[in-house]
Amino acid sequence: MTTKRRSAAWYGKLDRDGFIHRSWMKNQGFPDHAFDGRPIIGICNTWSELTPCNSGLRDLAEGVKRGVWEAGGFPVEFPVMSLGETQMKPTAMLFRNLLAMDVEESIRAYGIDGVVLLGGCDKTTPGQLMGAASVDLPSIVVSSGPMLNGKWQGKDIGSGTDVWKFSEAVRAGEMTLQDFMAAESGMSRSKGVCMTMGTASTMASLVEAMGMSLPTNAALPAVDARRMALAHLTGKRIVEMVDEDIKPSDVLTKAAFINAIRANAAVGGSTNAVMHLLALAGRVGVELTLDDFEQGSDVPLLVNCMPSGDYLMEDFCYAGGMPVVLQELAGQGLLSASKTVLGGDIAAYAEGAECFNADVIRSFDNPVKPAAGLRVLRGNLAPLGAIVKPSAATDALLEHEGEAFVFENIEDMKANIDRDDLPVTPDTILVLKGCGPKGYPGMPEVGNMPIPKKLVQQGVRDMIRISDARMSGTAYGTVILHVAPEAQAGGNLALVKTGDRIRVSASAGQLELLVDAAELEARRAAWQPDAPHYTRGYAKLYIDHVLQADRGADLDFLVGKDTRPVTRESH
Ligand SMILES: CC[C@@](C)(O)[C@@H](O)C(=O)O
Repeated sequence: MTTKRRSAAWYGKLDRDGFIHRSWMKNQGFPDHAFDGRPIIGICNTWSELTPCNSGLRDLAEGVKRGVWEAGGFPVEFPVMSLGETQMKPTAMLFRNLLAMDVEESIRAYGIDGVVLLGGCDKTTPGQLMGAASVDLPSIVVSSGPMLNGKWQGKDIGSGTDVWKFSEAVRAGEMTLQDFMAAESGMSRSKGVCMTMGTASTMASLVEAMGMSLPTNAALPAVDARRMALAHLTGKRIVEMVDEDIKPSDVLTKAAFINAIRANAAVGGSTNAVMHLLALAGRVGVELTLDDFEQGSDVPLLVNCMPSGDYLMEDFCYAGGMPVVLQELAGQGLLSASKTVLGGDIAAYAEGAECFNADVIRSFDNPVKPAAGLRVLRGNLAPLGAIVKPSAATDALLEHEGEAFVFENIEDMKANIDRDDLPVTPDTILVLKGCGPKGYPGMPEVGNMPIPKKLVQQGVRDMIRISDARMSGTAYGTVILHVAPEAQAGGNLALVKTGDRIRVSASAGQLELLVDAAELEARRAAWQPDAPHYTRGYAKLYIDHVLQADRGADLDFLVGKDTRPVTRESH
């Protein structure tokens, strides 16, 4: 038996401790040679029936196991907390850091040499990566993959994006409730994640752009047999990665993050990527700030997928997927050298890529939209920053000054948004407070609040909305998000009153509350935070320790990593 591997400190020992570790594992029928010093590969699975996006991961785990055995490793699958974005209240984001803790401590405590991360639904991908990065064992991702395109009444419909459209149509009286309900089953026709470029497919795309998965991982549909083959190949590869000692810290370099930021612009990716990339960078020790996201601002929108475009992930896959996008970026000198899980440079992911549908994946000469990357806004309303996604916004509203109409919290908004006498016009700026990391808590996807009913009925489909919340990656509109500091932390957002004027300029990166400093001071003196919504348990820990949006809302004590071996035995 070799004593070189990490797992040898569990399974390579000839004493009582080694007996205990091996013997109890043998109750599953593993033969002696499984413990002969071969790499032990953890398969960290977020499968759950309460996470519909990840319901195919049991099958994919079997694919990974085939590959691990074939390459001479020993695969062991283990569960971690699963986060079903569409099912959890108050928001899955409250639990991303808890999943990251679960992943980190599981990897550290068990005798494994490398890990395959099986995730898909929005928060599972970053939660797993954050946890794995804080232990820094060789790690690689296999994603769930998107659902097949939604189909209803002869048309393609997209996860999330068409939910927002249909629900506004119902409120406007343009769609019956019966049709609305009938669209449900047409939208979600197979296992997999949202088949729009929502957060799940965004994160899978960025994982590929950072070189943390094999090429083509992002777009292959969940039920495409080639995803099973990719899982098999990933199982083979992780065994080699252990021998080559390729760790997350080797792959997740500053250059990889910048590549991800540019790729996010090119795919029209989710605003949530900002939160997750910032938090992940904090784990690996890469200095990444909101300002770095400006490096994507001038990148055009190349992928014509909802919510910023017309097509869906199946179309993106058949058009060539992420390798084509990376090739386009490389052609413009926008793909910086960075090592991947394959050991070579990220440029290798783009080599030989062919575009099979030039309307779905555009070239730099013919983009869907120019300069589509996220814009960072700052000013007295967001000294630590806020963001807006121009590719999903209305151009005219990106430069706007208007009067605020304020909702003090989510209950206030839900109770009043449909009032016939709501004093708002299409020029009003809707402001929602109390939806940040500490305030809600967990920073839910409510920033794309509905357009007031009386305006929807007049045909209005977009207005400026400002909050400390996030929004779904499938959502669209001129929605200013992630205002930091949040209202509950005493940011100036807490001091905005209905009737105040606000200036927004995406081109100048500006978000100003046009109220003079003395008046703001007087309001601050009279301001009190709300009583916290939770006073015990994990939610209290979260509220007490969560960082603001500009730091990715990680918990303060989880930033960084601890790669020391665990030396003490359990018995
Ligand atoms: C409803 C849409 C979701 C669940 O995908 C969303 O979380 C997203 O950001 O994409």
